[in-house]
Amino acid sequence: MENIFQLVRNVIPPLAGKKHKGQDGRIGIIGGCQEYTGAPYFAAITALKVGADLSHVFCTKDAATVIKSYSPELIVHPVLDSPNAVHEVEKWLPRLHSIVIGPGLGRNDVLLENAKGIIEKSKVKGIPIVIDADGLWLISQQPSLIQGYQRAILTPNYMEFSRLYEAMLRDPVDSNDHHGCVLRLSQAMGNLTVVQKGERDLISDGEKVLVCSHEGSSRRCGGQGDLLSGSLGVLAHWAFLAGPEKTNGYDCISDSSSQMNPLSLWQLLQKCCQNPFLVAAFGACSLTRQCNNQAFQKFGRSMTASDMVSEVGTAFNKLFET
Ligand SMILES: NC(=O)C1=CN([C@@H]2O[C@H](COP(=O)(O)OP(=O)(O)OC[C@H]3O[C@@H](n4cnc5c(N)ncnc54)[C@H](OP(=O)(O)O)[C@@H]3O)[C@@H](O)[C@H]2O)[C@@H](O)CC1
Ligand SMILES: Nc1ncnc2c1ncn2[C@@H]1O[C@H](COP(=O)(O)OP(=O)(O)OP(=O)(O)O)[C@@H](O)[C@H]1O
Ligand SMILES: [Mg+2]
Repeated sequence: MENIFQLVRNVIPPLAGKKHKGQDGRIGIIGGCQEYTGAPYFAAITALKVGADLSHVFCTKDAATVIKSYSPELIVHPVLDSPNAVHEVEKWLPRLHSIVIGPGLGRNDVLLENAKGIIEKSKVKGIPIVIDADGLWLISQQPSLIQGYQRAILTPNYMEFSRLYEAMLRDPVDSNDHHGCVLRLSQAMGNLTVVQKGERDLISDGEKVLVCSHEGSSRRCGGQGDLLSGSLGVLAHWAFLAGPEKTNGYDCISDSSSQMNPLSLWQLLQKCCQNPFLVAAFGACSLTRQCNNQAFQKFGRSMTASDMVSEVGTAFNKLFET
């Protein structure tokens, strides 16, 4: 596990005086509706606290003021239920490094249709897409929407995994073979990265399975998955930059890691994981579990997702900057 932590550390861009605002990540969260305003907030604020420079939330009109009132740091666009929602989000896509689709999206048909349009536009632009929560509901209805798009990462919880698995494999999940199930689901989706959250998180690209069993706690309040998808939005972008075709990434990484040149980092990523998204997912899972662990030590049973958000900075430092 320590080797994978090292890989996560290596894709984190250095803090440097010459950088401009936005360079370390502009992340978009697609979600937030009348019922759910907490989920997109948790994802978006976590993205910022992990180290993104700007975090945008694209939500419905009635959710926007509520989400803005939680935090002045978020940029909130009340467009998701507008008649030209896809176009309104598309205008921003060239400025976004990754998007997270689904936290608090809800299951309203119009919103799901708009989410579908946003996924299609993002695919054309090659943007990394994390799909969580109701975004996964959409995918289990229409898997072809994301099947084979290797810049997508799915982050299902127990129920979301079962729904996706049954939709794709036409079989119930085999509770004696979690490894096999996550491998098969990833393969059926065209080898995109699948993060099966649970007591142990299983992360697969259809070839390998990484296990994250970093210590969390037994407190299971809502919103923890939203921290995970928000942090993964940033880490997926950073890991993607470490890819060989990204000169910018090479520059970033050669700055950050004096012992390891960019080529050897890429070779290490290939050798150990092949897919840098596996490294990103491992980073997001271990960070979420560390936040849970720290917050639980302070608050015990009263711990909530907001308490975990307050731990992101120290958890990140402990795991990745020591
Ligand atoms: N503050 C906010 O705004 C938050 C908003 N959120 C938003 O809510 C939306 C819906 O998301 P979701 O995760 O609640 O929906 P879904 O996948 O249908 O699961 C629901 C049911 O699955 C079951 N279940 C779950 N785990 C299980 C297990 N291990 N083993 C067995 N069963 C298990 C369990 O069923 P039950 O125990 O009730 O029978 C549970 O009730 C989505 O937009 C999301 O982002 C959340 O992010 C939280 C914070
Ligand atoms: N039994 C468990 N023990 C330890 N950690 C767990 C357990 N179940 C889930 N987790 C961790 O909690 C985080 C969120 O997973 P969870 O299954 O709660 O997501 P979720 O249902 O999508 O959450 P949300 O309420 O945000 O929608 C993950 O980092 C996962 O590793
Ligand atoms: Mg969830």
